[in-house]
Amino acid sequence: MPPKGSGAGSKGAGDKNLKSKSPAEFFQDNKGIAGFENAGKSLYTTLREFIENSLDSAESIGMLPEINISIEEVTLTQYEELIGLKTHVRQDDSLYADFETEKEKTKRLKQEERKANAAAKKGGGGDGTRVPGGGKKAFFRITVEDNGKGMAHNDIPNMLGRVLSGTKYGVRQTRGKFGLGSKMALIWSKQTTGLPINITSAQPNQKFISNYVLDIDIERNEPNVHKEEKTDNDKNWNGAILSVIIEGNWSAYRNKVLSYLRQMAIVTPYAQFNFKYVGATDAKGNVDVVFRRRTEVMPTLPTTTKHHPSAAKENQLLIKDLLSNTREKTLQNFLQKEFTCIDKAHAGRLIAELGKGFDAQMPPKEVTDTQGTRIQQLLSSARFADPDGGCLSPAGEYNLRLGIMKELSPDWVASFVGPALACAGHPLIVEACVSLGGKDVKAGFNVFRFANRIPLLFEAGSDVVTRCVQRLNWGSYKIDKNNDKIGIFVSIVSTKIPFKGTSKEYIGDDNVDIAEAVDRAIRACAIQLKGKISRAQAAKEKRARKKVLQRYIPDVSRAIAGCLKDSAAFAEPPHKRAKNNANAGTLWEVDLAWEKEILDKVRNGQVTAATLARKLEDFVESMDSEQALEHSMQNKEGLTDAVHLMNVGGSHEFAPIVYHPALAFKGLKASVLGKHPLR
Ligand SMILES: Nc1ncnc2c1ncn2[C@@H]1O[C@H](COP(=O)(O)OP(=O)(O)OP(=O)(O)O)[C@@H](O)[C@H]1O
Repeated sequence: MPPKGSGAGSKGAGDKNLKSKSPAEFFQDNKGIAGFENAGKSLYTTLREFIENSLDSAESIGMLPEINISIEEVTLTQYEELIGLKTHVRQDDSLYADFETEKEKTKRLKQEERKANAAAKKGGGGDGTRVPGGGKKAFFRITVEDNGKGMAHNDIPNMLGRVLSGTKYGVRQTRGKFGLGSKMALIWSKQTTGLPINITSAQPNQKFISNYVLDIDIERNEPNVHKEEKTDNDKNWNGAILSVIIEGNWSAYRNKVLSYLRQMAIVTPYAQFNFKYVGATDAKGNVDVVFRRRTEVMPTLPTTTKHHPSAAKENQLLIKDLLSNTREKTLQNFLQKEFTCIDKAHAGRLIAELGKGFDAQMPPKEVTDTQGTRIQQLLSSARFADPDGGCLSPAGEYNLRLGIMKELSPDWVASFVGPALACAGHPLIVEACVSLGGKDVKAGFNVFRFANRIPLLFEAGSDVVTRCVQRLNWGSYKIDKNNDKIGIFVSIVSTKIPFKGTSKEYIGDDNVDIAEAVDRAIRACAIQLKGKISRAQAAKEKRARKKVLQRYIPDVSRAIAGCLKDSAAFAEPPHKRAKNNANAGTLWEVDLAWEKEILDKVRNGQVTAATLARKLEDFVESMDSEQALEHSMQNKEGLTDAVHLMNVGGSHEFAPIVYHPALAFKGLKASVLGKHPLR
C-alpha cells in the first residue's frame, strides 16, 4: 500500500490529492454501514457483536452457551479518572452547557420517553443522537463473558485489533462473517472515550489465561497492545471476556436491547443469557434479567461445505482461486471434489462440454487463465441440482413455533420449512411461521425476522420478509390484514446471508431467489391457516344454526303438544274425520298405526310438551350439517319438513297422519318412524 498522503507510485508530478486509506480508517469514516451511526445505536451494535461472537464460539465446540452480559453506566467523574484527568469540581454549574433546571429535566425525560415509545411502536429505535442530559455524554462499560472456545494467545491482537480479520470467512453458517464487528466496537470506543479493550481468554484445557489490553492503530490497521500477560488457569476455565467502555445512550435503546435479547433467547433456546444493566446513580432503572435455557438439546452444528457450482456466476475470480489452491491432481477430480452437486460422471460430461484443449486428466495447475474463464462460463450457465442443505443449522420448526407462542400466544399457528436452494452459490433455507390472534397483539402484521439465527430489528421496511408480507394477497387466504392479529416469523439460514451492509440489519428484496423462497414459505403457512379458518367458520355456522333451532323448540313443542292434545280429545281417530283422502296410498295403514300409538301416548301423559322439547333438543344436538344432509338424502326429503295448514274438512294432496282442526302433519315413511323426533 502506498504511504498515506503520498502520490502513490507516482513518477514526477502526480495528483497531490491521491491518498490511500487503511480498512480501519475506511470504517472509522463510514461507521454507519457497520451499525455505528450514533451513540445509542453503537451501544446496541457493540452488545450484539459481542453476544453473537460468544454464541458462535460456544457452539463451535458443542458447548451449551452461557452468556453473561452487563452494561454499567460510567459517570463522568469515573470516566475522567479512567483517562487520568484530574476531576474538576464545578464551582458554578449553571455556567455549563449541560446545566439543567429541575423543570427542564422533567420536561426532557418526558420527551425522551414519548420519543422512545413512538420509535418502539414504529419498529425503530429512535435515533439515539440526543444524549441524555441535554448534550451531556453518557458512558457505559459493556462486558460480555462466554464459555466458548476462547482464542489462541498469539492470535488475540490480530483477531480483535485488525479490521477485516477473523476465522469465519469459510463456506459455513456462522453469525459473524466480515471480521469486523468487535473491531468496530473498538474503533468506536477509541473515538468516543479513547479507552482500549480488555480481553480475557482461555481455550479448553489451556493451563493459562490470556489477558490483553489493546487498541487499534487506525492509520496502519494494526493492533496496539498496551498489556499482555498470562495468568494461571487454576479453575480450568475456558471462554472469553471482552470489556469495553464506549459512549452510548441507554434510554433510547433500552427497548431494542431487551427485544434483541428476548428474540435471541427464542431462537437460541439452548443458550442461557444473564443480563444486567446498572445505572451510575439511580438504581430505579436497573435491569437484572435471566433468559433461561429451555432445552439442553443443541441443533446439529453447521458444517463447512464446498461451493455450489453456481457460485461461479457471482464470482468471476472463484475458479481461478480454487484452481491455484486445490490439492487435486486432475481436472475431473477438481470439479468433483471442490464443488457440491457434481459427481465423477457429471464432471466428465462437463469436461467434454468444455471442448478442445480440455482433458479430464489435465492438472488444475496447468489450466490457463482463458481456460479458467471458459470453466467459469460453463459452470455459470449449466444446470445443477440444489444443495441438500445438510451443512446448515436452521432454527427448526419447533423453535419457531415455540417462539411465536411465547411472543404472541396466538390462537392458531402454521409453520413451513422450505427445501434448501442455492443462492449465489450458497445453500440457503427459509423457515416460516404465521400465527393468528393472541392477547396483547396489535392488529395487522407483527413481523419477526432472523438471519443465521440473529434477530434483525432494524430496516424492517426494506427487508425482503416485510416486502413479501406486504405483497401477499391475504384476503385470498381469508385473512384480514388490517383487523386480524397476524404474527409472522421468518428465519433464513445460509453459509452466506446477502445482507445489505456490514451491519447485518436486513436482506434486500432484490434477490429474486430469496424473495421467491420467502414468499413460498409464507404462502404455505397461509394455506394451512385458510384450511383452519374454513373449518372454524363451518363450526361457527353450525353453532349458530343450532342456536336458531334451539330458540324455536319451546314454541314448536308447545304448539305440537297442543295439536296432539286436541286430536287426542276426539274419541274418533283423526283420519276418520278427514274427508276426501284421495292420496292416502299404501302408507295409510302404517300411518294409522303411528297415529293410534302417538295419540294413546298423549292420552296417558307419555307425550307432553316437555317430552317433545326434550326430544327436539336431543335431535338438534346430535344433528350437524353433514348428518342433516345425509339424513335428508337417505330419506329423499328436503332439509325441512313442510307443515301444511288445511281447512277442517277440506281436501289436501298429502297423506296426513295427524289432523288438527287447523292443520295436518305430512305423512312419514315407516323407515323414518323410529328416528323421527316426535316418536
Ligand atoms: N468471544 C469470542 N470467543 C472466541 N473468539 C472470538 C470471540 N470474539 C471474537 N472472536 C474471534 O475474533 C474474530 C473477529 O471477530 P469480529 O467480531 O471482529 O468479526 P467476526 O465475528 O469474524 O465477523 P463479523 O464482523 O461479521 O461479526 C472472530 O472471527 C473470532 O475468531
